[in-house]
Amino acid sequence: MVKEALFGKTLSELQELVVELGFPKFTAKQIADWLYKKEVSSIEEMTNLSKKAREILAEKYVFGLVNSTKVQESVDGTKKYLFPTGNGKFIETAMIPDKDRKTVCVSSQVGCKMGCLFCMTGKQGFQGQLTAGEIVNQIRNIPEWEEVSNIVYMGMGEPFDNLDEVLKSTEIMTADWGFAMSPRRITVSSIGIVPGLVRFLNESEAHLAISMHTPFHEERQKLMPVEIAYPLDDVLEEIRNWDFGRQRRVSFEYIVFHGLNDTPAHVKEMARLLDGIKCRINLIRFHPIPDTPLKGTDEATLEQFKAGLEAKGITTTIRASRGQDIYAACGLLSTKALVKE
Ligand SMILES: C[S@@+](CC[C@H](N)C(=O)[O-])C[C@H]1O[C@@H](n2cnc3c(N)ncnc32)[C@H](O)[C@@H]1O
Ligand code: SF4
Repeated sequence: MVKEALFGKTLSELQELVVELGFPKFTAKQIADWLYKKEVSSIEEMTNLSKKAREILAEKYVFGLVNSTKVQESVDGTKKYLFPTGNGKFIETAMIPDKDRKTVCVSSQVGCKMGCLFCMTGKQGFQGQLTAGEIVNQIRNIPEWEEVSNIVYMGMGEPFDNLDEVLKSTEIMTADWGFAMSPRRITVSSIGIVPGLVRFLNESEAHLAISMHTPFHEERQKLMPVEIAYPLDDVLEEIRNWDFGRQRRVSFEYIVFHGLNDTPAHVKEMARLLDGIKCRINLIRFHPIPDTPLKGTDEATLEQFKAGLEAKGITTTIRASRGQDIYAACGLLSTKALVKE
């Protein structure tokens, strides 16, 4: 019998579990403490539980941390970790150090169904969902874990296509009984699956990043098939109607492709679409992938594009490309390449 992991369970799931096992209710909180607040990795080490209770627990469950099987380090200090998953596949996680910050870029799925033309994970296709435990493990089980300052869901997969587990993972990171991190240190990036977006806005307090890449419907359909089912207009309507308050941020990711989406017409249309939405735009340099005619824009056009958006009053940044030499940059994560290697 394959034993179930405790790591990745929320407090309410642990409360159900202890009732089933006939333990006192307060045991759930004790187990949560061992899972999320202490540096232990086995049920045996949960020493404020009776020996008998630990034995009963260990009959059906394991602690559930999973070690990475490979690490690569970039010349710029970015690291890429490879973790095996429960369904016999692998996922990748990037750790990006920057001055006093350490940002972890987590995967939310193995591969991805969404088929965006420019993305390596998209090319790999969908290979399975991750559990909340497998998502949180990517933070808790790297050597830098205690110094992690920010978490971005920008690794493999589309978070809103695995929303139950993603929401559980953010609950574990932010709850008092969990890592007790501020939700303002977490950003979930999505291409904008509208029903998932609505649920995410209601059920999480984390920042939102939407991958836009072009403001034009026909052009976006060609780059991102999701535009057919969930057009950007509908995504923006939901965002416009949501009160983000002062603390919660929405940003838009925009890969700038040469001769495709880097013109003044794009700037103008973006300004029109984003009118009334308090947001920022992150311009991303395209990280080339095999077998694609797409090319990144040149640096001068990138700067002009940024200046054009700023002239329209939109706060715009150009994201630094990190970890490209080890394929740890945005959109380059793919275990297929790694296994081949
Ligand atoms: C890999 S996705 C994961 C999160 C989510 N599925 C999304 O698309 O927003 C994270 C970010 O990487 C970007 N990205 C994908 N492929 C890229 C590439 N080849 N070069 C640069 N950025 C890329 C995506 O557009 C997105 O903004
Ligand atoms: S960009 Fe995001 S949604 Fe599109 S294929 Fe890649 S991971 Fe999936």
